Amino acid sequence: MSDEELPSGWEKRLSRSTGQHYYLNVYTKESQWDRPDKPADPAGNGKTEGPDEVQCSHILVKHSGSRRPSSWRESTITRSKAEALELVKEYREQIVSGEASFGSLASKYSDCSSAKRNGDLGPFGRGAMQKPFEEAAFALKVGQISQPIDTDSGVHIIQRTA
Ligand SMILES: O=C(CCc1ccccc1)N[C@H](Cc1nc2ccccc2[nH]1)C(=O)O
Repeated sequence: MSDEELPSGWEKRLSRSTGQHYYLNVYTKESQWDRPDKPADPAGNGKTEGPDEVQCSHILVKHSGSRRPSSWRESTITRSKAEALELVKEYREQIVSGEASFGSLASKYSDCSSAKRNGDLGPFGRGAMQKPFEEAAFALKVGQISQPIDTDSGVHIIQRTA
């Protein structure tokens, strides 16, 4: 079945930040990455737990295998994935111990343009970010900091702020 024949109640959307397509249930406004194979449930039976949106800040350390191994900090990023993980763990330790704030380390060391906003990504719903990032972000309570998360962009730690 081609995408033009999507089951009723679904719309195909394009995620601005990942460039990937996702699917929106037009009744419940819930989104999913996988192409639906049955009509959307209009009942919105509340099966999905948690908030519709979260707000997060993150620190991203890119590596040579990142989708775009370049950032405002370094035009060509050559560190290994293992080195990126070590850096992210060190930043997390400094934040959890109170030695440094999340925003100050994000502004200095994050390889994402959000570094200019102390790592703040603003509010986002499901379907906006790469799946591993989304799952980690929506599993956090407000104030919590994730363990290191791998995406195609690099290695992140995430703090949910709202
Ligand atoms: O995609 C962006 C911009 C993200 C952003 C959203 C909202 C406000 C400010 C920035 N930057 C990428 C790095 C990157 N990859 C990510 C994957 C998930 C979340 C944030 C990410 N940041 C890059 O710079 O390569």
